[in-house]
Amino acid sequence: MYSKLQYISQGETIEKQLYNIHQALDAGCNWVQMRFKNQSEKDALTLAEAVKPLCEKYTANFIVNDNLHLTKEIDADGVHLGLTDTKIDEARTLLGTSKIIGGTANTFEDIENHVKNGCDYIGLGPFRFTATKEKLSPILGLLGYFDILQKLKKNKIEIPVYAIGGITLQDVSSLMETGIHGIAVSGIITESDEKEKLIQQINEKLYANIIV
Ligand SMILES: Cc1ncc(COP(=O)(O)OP(=O)(O)O)c(N)n1
Ligand SMILES: Cc1ncsc1CCOP(=O)(O)O
Ligand SMILES: [Mg+2]
Repeated sequence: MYSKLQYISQGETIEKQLYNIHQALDAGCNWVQMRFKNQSEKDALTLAEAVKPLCEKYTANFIVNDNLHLTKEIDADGVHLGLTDTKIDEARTLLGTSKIIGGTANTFEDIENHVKNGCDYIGLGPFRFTATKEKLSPILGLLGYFDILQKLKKNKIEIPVYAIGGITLQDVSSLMETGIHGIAVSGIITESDEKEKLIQQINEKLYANIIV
């Protein structure tokens, strides 16, 4: 089963990205999505080639945002694709069944389609406004998550759903009560001065109802 916390990387340069990813791994993250927008293919490849062994060292999952061909080229653990990115079924054909494919959703219907097309997990959002991403889909809020997760249950659709968008530590418990599997975050981890403590607190809330 996938970890309940995914760190989505930030940074305008290769160096800043690597620094942020390294810090997140050091602080206890074991799932990284490399999100390096509007960069040359060369720079994206350079970063990915550095992030891959780093994630291996920390036994963390490493997935790539948007770029299916880079995912294949560097043999990453998977890819995250948005509603206007490469289609999930196309990605599955190229990557095969062993790789993780995540898909963005804003509605129940988006999730239904992703499941039909062979998606492994869903990034459902945005939860609230965030400056991390431009051109946000409609904000879901807590009620939006309740509604969509109820519909999934009623229709017996089972897939790990991650909430995303402007999530803070204080949101985690109430979001988990909606039935989501976990959360995907950027800003709170990148900007924290006490990353290890924060990640521990987030994980306590994410895993509060798990009996080991
Ligand atoms: C886990 C997760 N969920 C949603 C997204 C957003 O993907 P997308 O809509 O393609 O937007 P960009 O991140 O590509 O700007 C995500 N990246 N991760
Ligand atoms: C990539 C993405 N997709 C929807 S919101 C978002 C950004 C999440 O970042 P943050 O946790 O800083 O709001
Ligand atoms: Mg995308």
